[in-house]
Amino acid sequence: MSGRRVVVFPSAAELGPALAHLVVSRADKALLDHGRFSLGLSGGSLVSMLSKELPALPDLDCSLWLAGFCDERLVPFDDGESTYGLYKNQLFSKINIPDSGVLAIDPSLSVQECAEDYARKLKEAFPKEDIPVFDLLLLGMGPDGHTCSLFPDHPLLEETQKIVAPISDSPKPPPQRVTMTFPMVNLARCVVFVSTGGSKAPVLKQVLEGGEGPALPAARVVPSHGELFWLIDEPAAASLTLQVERPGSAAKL
Ligand SMILES: O=C(O)[C@H](O)[C@@H](O)[C@H](O)[C@H](O)COP(=O)(O)O
Repeated sequence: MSGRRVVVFPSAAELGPALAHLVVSRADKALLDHGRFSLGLSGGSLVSMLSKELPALPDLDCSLWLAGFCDERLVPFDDGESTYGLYKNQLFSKINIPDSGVLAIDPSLSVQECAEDYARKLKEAFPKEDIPVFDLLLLGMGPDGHTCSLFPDHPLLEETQKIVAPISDSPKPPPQRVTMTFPMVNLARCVVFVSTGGSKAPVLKQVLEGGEGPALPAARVVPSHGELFWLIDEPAAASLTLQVERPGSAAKL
């Protein structure tokens, strides 16, 4: 890992543009290095933040982007719970990412088959790699410390073989989901968590500064060779005592 950076913004409104710049800077780098930018998306507040900030950037060109999903809920695309459905309506419709540049699950399959099918699609999209190496993964964290659909104390935390796993007992509904596993997440070239709001303050303290008991899922995201950012706002940072960066509103990371 090249060192974890915890970056605190006055509010989510100021964090959003910095996130967009970070996405574009890693996209530019990836396009120069290997002619494509692979981006893993998550649900939660990231959907509206990215959908507001990315289309507002001048000259954004997503024609060589490959967007996948760090996890996805096994519901039809037109269900309000579908992460793909939300991004399709709110983001993909406003940027020039081609349909072939979006890797989605097949929600008509059983959860087991869906995970296998999504893993196969990912491997086909990254033919040179045993385990797909994403240029950038964007992650959220629940108040219980989960990230992707990797929940505290769940056996999936110990998965070492599969790159994508099914889960049918998610403590957060809907219960059936597919999720990237740690072996894939931790190979990414850059991982960015976005976490805002005072309700995240206690769990952020535990994840970033440690605490009693086993490490929470979000704390187990430690890219083996890549960058790790935590972009948070002041309310979420309220309980932290570790050293953080406070770059101001026009931050370029
Ligand atoms: O799959 C889900 O049920 C949600 O997407 C969830 O995992 C969310 O990403 C986190 O709870 C962070 O949520 P916020 O972005 O709203 O903090």
